[in-house]
Amino acid sequence: MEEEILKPEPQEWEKALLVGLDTGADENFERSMDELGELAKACYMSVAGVVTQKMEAVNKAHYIGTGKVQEVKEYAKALEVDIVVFDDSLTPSQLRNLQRELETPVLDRTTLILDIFSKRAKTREAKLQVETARLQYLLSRLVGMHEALTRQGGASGSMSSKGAGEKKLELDRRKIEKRLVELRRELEEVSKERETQSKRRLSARIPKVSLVGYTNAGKSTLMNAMVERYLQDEEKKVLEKDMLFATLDTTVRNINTGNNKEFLLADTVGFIHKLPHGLVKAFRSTLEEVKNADLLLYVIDYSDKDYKQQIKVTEETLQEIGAVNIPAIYIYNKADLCSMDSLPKQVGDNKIYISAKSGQGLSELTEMILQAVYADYVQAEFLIPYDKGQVVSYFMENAQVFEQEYLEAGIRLSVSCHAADVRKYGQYTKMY
Ligand SMILES: Nc1nc2c(ncn2[C@@H]2O[C@H](COP(=O)(O)OP(=O)(O)OP(=O)(O)O)[C@@H](O)[C@H]2O)c(=O)[nH]1
Ligand SMILES: [Mg+2]
Repeated sequence: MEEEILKPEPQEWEKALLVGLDTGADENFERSMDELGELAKACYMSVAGVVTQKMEAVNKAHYIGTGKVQEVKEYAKALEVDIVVFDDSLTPSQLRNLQRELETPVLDRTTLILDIFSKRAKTREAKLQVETARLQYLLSRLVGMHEALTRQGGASGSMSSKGAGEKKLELDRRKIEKRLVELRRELEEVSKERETQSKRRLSARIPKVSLVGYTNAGKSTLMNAMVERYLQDEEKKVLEKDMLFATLDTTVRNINTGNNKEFLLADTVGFIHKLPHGLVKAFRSTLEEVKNADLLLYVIDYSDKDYKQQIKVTEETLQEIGAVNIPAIYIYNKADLCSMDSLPKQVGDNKIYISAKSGQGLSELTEMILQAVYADYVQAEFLIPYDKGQVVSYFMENAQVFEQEYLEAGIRLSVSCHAADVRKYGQYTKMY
C-alpha cells in the first residue's frame, strides 16, 4: 500500500458555517451545498450550520443581501464558528467586506478546493501545479483589487504618483508574476521527464487506458481491484478513501491479463462541479495521460442520485483539457448499493454496472477493455525462418501466441496480433 498521503488529522477540527446563494442559475444548488460540506470536511472543518438565500442577482458588495449579512453574523456568533465558507468565488472586495462585517475569517469555494489540493499534493509536479493555480488565482484577485482602487480615484501612470495601497499591490503583483515564470520553467522540466517516460511506454506499444470521473466515484478502488486481481502486489496499490480529492497524482500500472494481453491503467485526479478553471489548467500535465489514452473508463457513482450530473461534469472537464474523440466505457460503479437484481449487468459493449469494492463485474469489464483496445487485432499464421529470430521475439512480446511449432523451414506461429503486423511481416505468411 502506498504511504498515507494525507496530512495528519488535526486534534480539533475547525467549525464552519456554510453560506450559499441560490440565484436559480444552478439547477443543482442543493447538491452544490452538500458538496461544499464535503469539501469542508476534506479540509478538516466540521459543518456547524448552513445559511442559504434565494436572490436573483449576486450583491456586488457582499455577495449575499445586506440584511442577510447580519443574520449570518449572528448565527456565526451563536454557533461559535471559526470560519464562514461561501459556495462560490468571491471577488476581492466581497471578501474584504464580508471579513470586516462578519468579524470572522471568510473562505470561498475556490480557495477551499485550492487548499485541499495543496494539503494533498505529494509529488513535485503536483506541488508545482497547485502553487501555480493558487498564485494565478491570487493574481486575478490583485488585478481586481487594483481596478477597484483606480476606480476609486487612485491615479495610474508612474509609480510615484500612485497611492501606497496601489504601490504595494503592484509590487505584490510583480513578485507573483516572477514566481509564476519560475514555476512554469520548473514544470516544463518535470513534464519533459514525464514525456521521456511515456515515450518509453509508447514504444512498447501497450494500449493506454485511463480512469476518469467525478471525485469519490471509485476510480482508485477500481484500480486497486485490478492490481489485486492481475498483479497481486500490495505495494502497487493506491490510496482509496471516502473523501473528496483523495487522489491528486497520476499513477500508472501495467495490468497484465496473461498471454501477452496487457494494458497500462492510469488513475488520476477526479473532477467536481465548479472545479476552478485555473486548477484544470495547472493540472494539464498530470492529465496528459488522459489526453493520450486509447480508451477512457468513465467511473460513475451509480448510487448517487445525481449521477447524470457527474457524467456531464466529467464530459465538460474532458472537453476543457482537450481529451475528445477517445473511445469510452461507462462504468456504473457502486451498483451494490442500488438494489439491482444481479451484478454485473452489461449493456452493449460500452456500458456495465459493477461493484469495484466487491469485485463483481471485474472479469467482464476486463474483457470489454481488451475487446476495445485490441479491436484491430487479427488471427494469423506465420512461418518464420530460423535466421529471423528477432521477428519471433517480436511476436512473443507483442502478440498473443496460441501455438508454436518447430518445422524444417522455420518456426510456425499461430497468433492474434495487430493488423499492422500482418502487413509488416506479410512475407512470412505467404510461405505456405
Ligand atoms: N459500496 C461501494 N463503495 C465503493 C465502491 N467503489 C468505491 N467505493 C467507496 O467510495 C469511496 C471513494 O473511493 P475512491 O476509489 O477513493 O474514489 P476516487 O474516484 O478515486 O476519488 P478521488 O481520488 O477523490 O477522485 C471509498 O470509500 C470506497 O470504498 C463500490 O463499488 N461500492
Ligand atoms: Mg482516487
